[in-house]
Amino acid sequence: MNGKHAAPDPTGAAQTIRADGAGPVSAIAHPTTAVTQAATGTGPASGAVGGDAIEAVGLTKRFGRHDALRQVDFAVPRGSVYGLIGPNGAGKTTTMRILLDIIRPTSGRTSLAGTDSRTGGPALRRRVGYLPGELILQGRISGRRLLSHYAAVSGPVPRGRIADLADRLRLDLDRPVRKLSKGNKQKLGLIQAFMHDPEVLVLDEPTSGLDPLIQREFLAMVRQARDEGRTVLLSSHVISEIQEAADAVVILRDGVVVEVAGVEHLRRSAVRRVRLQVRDGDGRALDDALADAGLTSVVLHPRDGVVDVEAEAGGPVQPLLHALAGLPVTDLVLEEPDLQDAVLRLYGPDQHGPEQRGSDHRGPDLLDPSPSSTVRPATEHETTEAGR
Ligand SMILES: Nc1ncnc2c1ncn2[C@@H]1O[C@H](COP(=O)(O)OP(=O)(O)OP(=O)(O)O)[C@@H](O)[C@H]1O
Repeated sequence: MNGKHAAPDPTGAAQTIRADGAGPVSAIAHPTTAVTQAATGTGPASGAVGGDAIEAVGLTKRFGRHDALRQVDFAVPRGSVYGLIGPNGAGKTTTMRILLDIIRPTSGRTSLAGTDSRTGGPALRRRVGYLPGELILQGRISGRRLLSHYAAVSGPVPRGRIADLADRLRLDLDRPVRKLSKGNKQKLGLIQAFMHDPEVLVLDEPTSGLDPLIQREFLAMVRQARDEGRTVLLSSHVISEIQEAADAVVILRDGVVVEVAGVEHLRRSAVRRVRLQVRDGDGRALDDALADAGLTSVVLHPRDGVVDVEAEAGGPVQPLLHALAGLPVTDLVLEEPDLQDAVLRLYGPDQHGPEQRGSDHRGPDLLDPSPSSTVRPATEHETTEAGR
């Protein structure tokens, strides 16, 4: 993601995983559950007890004169999966690198597994699995040797665990890492993040480069981690996988949190596309019903004694059905609301006054998206952006 922005590394932790034999292999720790439990007195299952496993409080990060993050606040409850999403340059990688104490914030603080990122040191990193956004894997050694080197440095990994993960992800561990394709390097990165069964997983664009079958397997691994009480924060540009894997999302834009919301909640807040066919007759009754239904972006296509209507509807379906009840409807299609629609509205041009930035992380009130009535019956073939 942002490996190009080589930031100073006050902790000695490397963002990239190197296997070229020169310099540190990686400062990313690879502990076992046993080590985790020894260090904390609790295992991941203790996540069920509650509390927040990941926390960012008043996080601001300035690179020169550029504010990459401004007063970012969010918390991820133990045992849940959160997506960290937003347009390019929104600050996702920066947030994750601060969480891992790879870079330090200008102000604010973060914690992982209840421990301050800045003071947790190696003991904390052993409890965390981290996949950097940009992996650099070079060198002649095989994936197997690289992973066992990590395991030797960071502590034992459960016997058979690496082989199991490699099987799941269909990775040939005997190939030299420099010969691996981008997707296969990504698999190696995922194995190192998961192999020690960490309490907290911070994954920067984990499915980047993976084929669809392996993406599915990865999503299953995430669900399994959650079922075991672990906590996952993952960034992605693929909204469908966020919809599938995450309980909630933190949406960043231009370094500001514009929304923190449950995925299902956000999805239901999105507009649905509506298509209906009505027998041609009383035009005024149709206009009135469409207005009552609160439809937006209405386009009418009269033809052969019927009118095809395309529109968008927000909010609950009951008022819509009620409004349409008196019409001679011959066909009705109500599409599922799509998370992507809800999210893209938040990615788009500014919907906040500047005064709200940095302080209001609720963003626009999508949770009650009662559409302003912009019903405008259009002439045949006319398209309208009203209500978008
Ligand atoms: N080390 C750095 N030095 C200077 N600017 C940086 C550095 N790292 C990040 N930035 C800037 O901070 C902003 C946020 O970058 P970041 O990589 O966190 O975004 P992102 O949301 O991960 O983007 P993408 O989706 O494109 O990967 C960008 O404007 C980026 O150019």
